[in-house]
Amino acid sequence: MKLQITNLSKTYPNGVQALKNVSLFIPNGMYGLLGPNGAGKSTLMRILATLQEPDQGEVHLDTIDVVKQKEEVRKTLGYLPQEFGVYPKVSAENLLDHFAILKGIISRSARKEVVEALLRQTNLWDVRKQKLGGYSGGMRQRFGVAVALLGNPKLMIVDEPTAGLDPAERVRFLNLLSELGENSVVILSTHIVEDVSELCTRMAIINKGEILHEVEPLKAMQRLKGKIWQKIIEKSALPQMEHEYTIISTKLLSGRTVVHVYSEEVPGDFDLVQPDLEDVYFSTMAGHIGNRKTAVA
Ligand SMILES: Nc1ncnc2c1ncn2[C@@H]1O[C@H](COP(=O)(O)OP(=O)(O)OP(=O)(O)O)[C@@H](O)[C@H]1O
Repeated sequence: MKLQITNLSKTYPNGVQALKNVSLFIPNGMYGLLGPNGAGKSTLMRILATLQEPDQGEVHLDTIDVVKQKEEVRKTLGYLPQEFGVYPKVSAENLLDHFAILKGIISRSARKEVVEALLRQTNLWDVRKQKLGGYSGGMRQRFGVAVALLGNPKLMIVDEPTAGLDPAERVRFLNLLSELGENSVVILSTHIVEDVSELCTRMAIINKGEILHEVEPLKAMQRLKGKIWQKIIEKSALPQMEHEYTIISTKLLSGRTVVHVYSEEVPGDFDLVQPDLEDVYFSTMAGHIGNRKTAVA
């Protein structure tokens, strides 16, 4: 299974160009699509999920033309959208059973088996009789995965799944996703760098509708070695620092500010640090690395 996206573009009627000539090759496994709010992730996900038409470009899932053969794609698609409604007064077990009928699993015994397996896989078996209205955010997301997994999808699309989850729920949810990637294409769209670094062997960084960088996280971090420098400063010193250096990111740590700078040479009184995926992301966004390399530090 593989997904080939070629020169995909989409402009909304209000003139916003959400995707600009996007091309990506996505093999089996967990693929991360990382970008800030408004980057075009959901637009791309909706096109892949056959819910929206591109203006231009092609998408192929193996031999299936995703734009033209929507019914074919839907047979093999699992989609967990950013937001989805549930019937609050229905139990997880009953609603999943209902969706299984819609997915074409007519036989009652086959359905019983599938519903039980999915509820166990998503760790909802013990709470299957509870009404969905009483589920926590994490439980709802896991229920969304159970629905998306009906019919053994070969293409699974998960759009910003961990936003709003508490840390324990997030870990549980990411563990669940990590089990899915082996025999299908799983695309995880997110603005949270850790989601990608924990799960994905390949990823793309997108901003303003353009793919800025396609990378394997481990290799990209290696390539940045020797170029990311850190200094811990008082917050009040930040404006001066911004004036003197190309800062790629700032973070607060116990009330002080941790500054990261991209530089191929020693930038002064800084400590060299081991680059992480956040450094890859911010160096790409700042134009130091990637397809749209614009700045040289
Ligand atoms: N239906 C629409 N009509 C007009 N503009 C839209 C529509 N949907 C999205 N946009 C705009 O297209 C751009 C890309 O939006 P999109 O939702 O794809 O980004 P995103 O990366 O998923 O961001 P977010 O995480 O905020 O959802 C944004 O500027 C957004 O305002």
